[in-house]
Amino acid sequence: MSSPAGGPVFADRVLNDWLSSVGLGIEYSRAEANTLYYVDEDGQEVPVLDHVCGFGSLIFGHNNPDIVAHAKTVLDRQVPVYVQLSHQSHANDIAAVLNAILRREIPGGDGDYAAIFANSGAEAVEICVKHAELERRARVAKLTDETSRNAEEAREAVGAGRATVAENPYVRFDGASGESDRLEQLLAEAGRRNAELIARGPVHLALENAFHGKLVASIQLTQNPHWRLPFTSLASSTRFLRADRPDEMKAAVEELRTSLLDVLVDDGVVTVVERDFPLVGAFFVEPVQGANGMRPLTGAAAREIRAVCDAVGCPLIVDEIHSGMGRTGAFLASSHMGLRGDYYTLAKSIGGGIAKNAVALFHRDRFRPEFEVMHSSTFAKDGFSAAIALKVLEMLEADDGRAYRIAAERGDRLKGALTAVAADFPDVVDAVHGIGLMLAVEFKDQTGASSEPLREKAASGMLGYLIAGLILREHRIRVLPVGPAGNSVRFEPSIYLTDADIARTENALRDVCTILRDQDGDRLTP
Ligand SMILES: Cc1ncc(COP(=O)(O)O)c(C/N=C/c2cc(O)cc(-c3ccccn3)n2)c1O
Repeated sequence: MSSPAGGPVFADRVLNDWLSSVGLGIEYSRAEANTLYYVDEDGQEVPVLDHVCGFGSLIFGHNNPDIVAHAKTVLDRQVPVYVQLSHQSHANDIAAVLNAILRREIPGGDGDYAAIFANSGAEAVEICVKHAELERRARVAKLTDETSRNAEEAREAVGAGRATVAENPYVRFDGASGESDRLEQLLAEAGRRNAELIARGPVHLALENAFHGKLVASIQLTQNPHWRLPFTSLASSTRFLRADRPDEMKAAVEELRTSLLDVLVDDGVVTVVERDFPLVGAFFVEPVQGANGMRPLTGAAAREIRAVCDAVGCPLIVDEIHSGMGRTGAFLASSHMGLRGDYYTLAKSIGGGIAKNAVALFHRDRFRPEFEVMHSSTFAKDGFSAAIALKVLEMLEADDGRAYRIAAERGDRLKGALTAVAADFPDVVDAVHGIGLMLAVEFKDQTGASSEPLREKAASGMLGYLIAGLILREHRIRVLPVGPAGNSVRFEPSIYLTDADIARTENALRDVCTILRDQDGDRLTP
């Protein structure tokens, strides 16, 4: 692959060659609403219906005219964009709107959330990882203060002859020269074990096939082994739990249970008490699992996850980066399944399709105010993206939430069309998943296909990409795969999706299903 000028290639050489190999190697020249455009070899502008929309970042479409006009006004007004470490009231303006929405949408929502801004979704997740660790360390400090006080009381009691040291499973008192010596041996061993436990760092919980970003801490929460495994030594580990087996969650978390040793005097006898140690730092959850094929959480899973967090005492972090901002027909997808979070993350559409923005929200009962001056970023909370975010929130909330109703209605209409195709091709399509405009079609596994090209493509995990390539090439519609096996195709357009767009989409899907039913693997080859 070389650059158009034929010169050397310094960026995306591998990526661009691979995209071309699966039929997705197109450079788009213009974008508006749900349409991308490229210029073909005859110099003609070719429209493409976009169902990817920035992986769900464009609830109001590409270059929305109202948002672009607002951006121009903001820039013409010479808004201060980068004024870090000054009063930036737009941050609280956004947080105030978000809190009003959260009070409306969170079941039993009893409070306000503090906002910390970021430049990307993954960065918002990293902020939550850091803040959760502040919370956890405070719990550890409270525990170690208590154990230190108890140790001193034991020393005093034994020293004054008011207590003796009982036999215990942690230390063999061979050769001890008296009660004080026995106590010091016990305190030394308990201190060693406790120090080892405290130094381990937290374990985080997430759901299988989770996607929470690709930065150093957030990649540990993204289960995809290809993306995560090379980097597991860089940050805390994650215990991935099955969303479809909420009944197994308690037992799985119980396996992580561990104790701090507390040496204390009980009725004149020094004994060792095991105190629950807060090893679990947080539970990260997507209300609709994007990378798992747009699978919504069930109500049972939502209730169990909340119960696990309450039992363990860790924050429940609801990651609405993909599912939030109205995409599922409500501002928060978690409102559909009654999931209440301690933290929330938002990104993607809050940037209005032209800015980069993200926000992490922390319930006031958990928020550590010192975090405001501990975490910072040059570009976060900037004046331009904040102005865009306020415009996007205004558009979402306008006319009593008309945009949410449109997202729900368009999503139902699109899901109806996809489901109709699935019903006509039960041997090819497994299911249609998702809520609102966060949908996916899951194709049956083709690794046992009679067609060798199909079998090979499916075995390589490329089936979804090759289906996307065919739909683009022959139907001028842009989709991309999703799901752990890559055999699902995502549909996450803007609310401006028309009935004609839906009809085109249904027709393209029927064409793909016919190819798969006829095992015509060669047609998928670009
Ligand atoms: C729930 C959730 N939490 C954090 C993030 C990270 O946000 P940023 O991308 O803004 O850092 C995302 C953003 N999602 C990106 C995404 C989601 C997905 O399902 C697939 C791919 C992807 C990207 C490249 C190649 C293949 N797949 N990317 C998300 O969906």
